[in-house]
Amino acid sequence: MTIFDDITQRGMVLLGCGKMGSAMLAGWLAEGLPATSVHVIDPKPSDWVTGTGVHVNAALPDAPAVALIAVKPQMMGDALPALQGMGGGGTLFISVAAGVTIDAYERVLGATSPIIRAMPNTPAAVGQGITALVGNGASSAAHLDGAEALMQAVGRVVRLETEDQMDAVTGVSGSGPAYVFHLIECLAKAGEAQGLPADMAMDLAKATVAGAGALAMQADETPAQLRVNVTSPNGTTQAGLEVLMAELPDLIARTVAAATDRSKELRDG
Ligand SMILES: NC(=O)C1=CN([C@@H]2O[C@H](COP(=O)(O)OP(=O)(O)OC[C@H]3O[C@@H](n4cnc5c(N)ncnc54)[C@H](OP(=O)(O)O)[C@@H]3O)[C@@H](O)[C@H]2O)C=CC1
Ligand SMILES: O=C(O)[C@@H]1CCC=N1
Repeated sequence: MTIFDDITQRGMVLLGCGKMGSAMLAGWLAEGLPATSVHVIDPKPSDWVTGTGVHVNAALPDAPAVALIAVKPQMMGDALPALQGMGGGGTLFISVAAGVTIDAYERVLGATSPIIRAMPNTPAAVGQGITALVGNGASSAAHLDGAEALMQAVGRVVRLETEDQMDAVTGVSGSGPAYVFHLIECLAKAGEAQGLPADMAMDLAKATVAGAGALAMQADETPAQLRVNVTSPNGTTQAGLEVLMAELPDLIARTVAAATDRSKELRDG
């Protein structure tokens, strides 16, 4: 039985359905997960969530196949007790919260419950996410396979060797879409400054980032070689890169370090 069959039969509880919960839900519904198998708990569900046909703040199944935790780390203490007592029926707990450790979940849900930490990202909404996974001692290979299948429905999945790696993953791919969106904003603004109409500059910026991303994923060449392929000797790209490469490596290193450090600070509240 696949995890989707199991969810269709026994249900999934989604604790917190804001930006990340909705991104994943959108991806799963697009993949054919029946809305009626999903039970959302959220104090202020969006119109989009209520419009999907999922159960919202209604009675929960006793033993759902999956309970997925997508509240902010700061709300975890208030939110998590809603799932206490679900562990007996073989429910797989998956949390996407930054910083909150497996140990903290075990204290509330029990160390014999299978608990998997996942760090997805919002491109999951269009099936282009990437998620890192790591499980607790009670998570079997089948639990990890189930979590992987669930997250693969909304993108790619990598498995971590140790939970410690989760902070760096959060700094790179969890937060990473925001860095890329800011790059798009900056590229568009720069195009405007060079005389392009705002709409056209934004179209060019978005298509360039999307196209470069797709090429980086599909090409046999490394991103470094793809960069060289754009750069004619003494041409326009070289002139631009001379400015960018003087600043960007250090800036990105500091950006990822700050996000990783913040993930470490969020540990256990
Ligand atoms: N956004 C992202 O790109 C990513 C986020 N994450 C993680 O996902 C989690 C959620 O983040 P994000 O979706 O951005 O945050 P949001 O604030 O958008 O979503 C959290 C949702 O949980 C709701 N909530 C608050 N208290 C409770 C409660 N007691 N019970 C149930 N629901 C509650 C919030 O309602 P209200 O707004 O009314 O408080 C909100 O709708 C975080 O832990 C974050 O670290 C992980 C990867 C990427
Ligand atoms: O900003 C945050 O804390 C969350 C975790 C990764 C992306 N968003």
